[in-house]
Amino acid sequence: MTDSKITLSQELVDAAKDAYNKAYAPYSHFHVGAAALTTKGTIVKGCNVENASYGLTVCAERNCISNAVINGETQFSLIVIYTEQEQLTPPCGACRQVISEFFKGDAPVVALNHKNQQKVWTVSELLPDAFTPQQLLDA
Ligand SMILES: O=c1ccn([C@H]2C[C@H](O)[C@@H](CO)O2)c(=O)[nH]1
Repeated sequence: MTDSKITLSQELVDAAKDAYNKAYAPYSHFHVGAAALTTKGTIVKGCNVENASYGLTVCAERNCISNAVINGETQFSLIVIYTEQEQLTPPCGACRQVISEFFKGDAPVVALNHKNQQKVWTVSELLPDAFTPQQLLDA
């Protein structure tokens, strides 16, 4: 984690907040919105979607990425994870793995809250020595 903050465009912050407001979280009541910037400069978003069978819940970050992939976007330069919690929300382990698939190791992952507080990590800080498509090349 670095102490330096990232200047986020209003459009990106608004997308993350909009996603947050769409979260389907009737079980945990923990709403999460994610917005990612593609390397082409477009913005994609996703919210967490829970399920009565709890284990099928999908996090905001993975829904954001899947939403982009279906629209032909697979390269990203930054992701914002927005919550309205005092404690900033880092991505869970599963999301770190999925983020590693599509983001470069030095891409910033920004946790943001309603007080405009931020925590910033790089993808490789969150998941060092990630299993990547590179490993499959020797198969
Ligand atoms: O980084 C995270 C962590 C948790 N959640 C969701 C999953 C679940 O719906 C709720 C509580 O874990 O928050 C996310 O969307 N992203």
